[in-house]
Amino acid sequence: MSRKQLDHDYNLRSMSNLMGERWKKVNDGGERSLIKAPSSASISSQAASTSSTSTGDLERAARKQFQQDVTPGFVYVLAVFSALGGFLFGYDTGVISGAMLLLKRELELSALWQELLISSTVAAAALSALLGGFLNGLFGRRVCILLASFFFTVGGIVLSAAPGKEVLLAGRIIVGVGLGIASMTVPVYIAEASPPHLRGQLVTVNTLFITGGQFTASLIDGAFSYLQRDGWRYMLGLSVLPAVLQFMGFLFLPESPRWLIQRGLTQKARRVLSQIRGNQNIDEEYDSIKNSIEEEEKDSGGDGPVIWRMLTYPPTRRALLVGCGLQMFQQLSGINTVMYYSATILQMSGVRDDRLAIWLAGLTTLTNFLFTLLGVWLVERVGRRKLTLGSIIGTCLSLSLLAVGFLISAQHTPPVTFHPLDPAMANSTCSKYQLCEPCMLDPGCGFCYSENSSALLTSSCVPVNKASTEHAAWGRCSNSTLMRDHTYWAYNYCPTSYSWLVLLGLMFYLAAFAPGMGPMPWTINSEIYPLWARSTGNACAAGVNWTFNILVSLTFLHLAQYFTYYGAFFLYSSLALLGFVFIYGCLPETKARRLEEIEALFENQLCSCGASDSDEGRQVEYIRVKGSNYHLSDNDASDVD
Ligand SMILES: O[C@H]1[C@H](O)[C@@H](O)[C@H](O)[C@@H](O)[C@H]1O
Repeated sequence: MSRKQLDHDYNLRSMSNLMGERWKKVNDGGERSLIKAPSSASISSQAASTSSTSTGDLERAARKQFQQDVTPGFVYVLAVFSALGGFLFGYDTGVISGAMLLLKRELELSALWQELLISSTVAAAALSALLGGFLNGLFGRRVCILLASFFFTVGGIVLSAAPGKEVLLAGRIIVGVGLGIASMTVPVYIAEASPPHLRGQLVTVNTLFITGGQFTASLIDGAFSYLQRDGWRYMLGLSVLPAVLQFMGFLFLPESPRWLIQRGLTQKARRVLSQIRGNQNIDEEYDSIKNSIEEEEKDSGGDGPVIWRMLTYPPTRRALLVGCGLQMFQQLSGINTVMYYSATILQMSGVRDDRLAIWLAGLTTLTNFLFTLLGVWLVERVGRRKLTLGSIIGTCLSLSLLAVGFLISAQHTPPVTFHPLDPAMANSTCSKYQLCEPCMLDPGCGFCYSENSSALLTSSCVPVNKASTEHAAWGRCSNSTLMRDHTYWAYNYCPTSYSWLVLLGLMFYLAAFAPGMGPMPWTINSEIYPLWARSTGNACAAGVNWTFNILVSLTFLHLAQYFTYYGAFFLYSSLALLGFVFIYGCLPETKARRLEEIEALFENQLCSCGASDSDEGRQVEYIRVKGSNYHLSDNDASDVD
């Protein structure tokens, strides 16, 4: 017998040794399941009495073998092709800011049209995410992903060929429809195909791709900003490439086995399970899915639309509340405002060149991406709950730091020293401001100043050019030639020497938000609902995400106008604190549990989840024995002997 086979076929003696060790806490992501939690005293005494080097080695070898067996490369291929949906999500939402700089000049877009082109995609995504729940249940995950990549492709082509703003709007809406469907389907599909010990990591890869898409978009924006004519066509049209790749891939990738079993397509489901589990025995997983579907049908009770059944059945009602709450707090933490205004924040720090600001804004998206990568690494190590809690507390603190930075900058805001006469003699409100801060908070005005080394010379508050916010309506800041000789136009910001504080806040914010609050709402939503409620639950949660996304972005400027920048960021910080309380009280740990087991976590009163804090001490080892999986638990040792 070869060494490999020897490793593979564990004998019963080593099995019982392993069982002796099964309460010991292991951190390497071995598969765990639900067993009643033992007391901490019993954990330590059992662990101490049974641990030995040889069993430890065996256990490690067993786990290594097990993990090799359960994760054939195919699952990774499947996850990467699905996550292209995440890439397109990030790319299409990120690319528009750079494209808009060129578009507004070339097509002479009014502020209303700019707003329409940006928000129409998010609004369409909110609606189609809700519709996606219905489509998912009816046609399956695979068809929905195909449909989403089809919309992305058509949308990309329409955008790149658009003759005018009306067609552009149609293209942005088509892309939005794809976005909504992809955003709710992809995490579900990956979660349903992954083995439990890798599920969190693979679903989180989807958010990694979102942030990767945002980063790529900023690079493409930077590169094509040099192409003043038609540069936007390339920016918007390049998304067709990953969309076509995903479409082609999904012509060959399988449907989710869980959806197939639910639909009664059992033979097909078995085939897919064998395909994605490699040489592992699939009987146990198949039976567990099938049994849980039968159980669910009994439990969820009654007929009627799924959403009604979800709301009237306490465990799914609680799960829905947690899922939607997480998505709401993700957006209320202001991620998209921070990302969108990162260029402005950089300008505050003294970056005057527009192009340099665009490239440096790319650094923000890169930081977001890198810290999401940290999240992928952490999710199976520290678990969802701790990661989300740590992340939101950091987010809350960094938002306060940002607010303090804005507050100190506002307290040291430069005065208006020069009041030029309006050549049109029109009565502008801008002339009444005595300081830069109120002037820049008024969307109709900007701050025009000259600088000598670091001292401000003449500074004035003048109306902004209605066609382009890059210049003043009149005077020395009204065109680029006049603005030579150290004259600058600051729209939306004031020159300050405290900008480093704001920059520090921005970096700290991304480092805290990206590993947890960025990906976890998506990951957790993909696993907290029973199968019958999964697509509807994810549809609602994704709908909430998009709705709050649009709400936060549309209200930011008004918030800033009424409460100032620091007021707005203090508000976000308080909302993040509220989010912490919500997550602390209501989010149970779902790490490494089978999807079929998670429903039980929501059987208790909502907001008592924090009490049992995570799955520590509750664990079952899955060990491969002669080609089969045995599920060891306190009372099923007889199965092994
Ligand atoms: O999870 C994602 C991610 O964190 C993105 O950076 C953000 O733009 C999205 O709105 C969010 O849903």
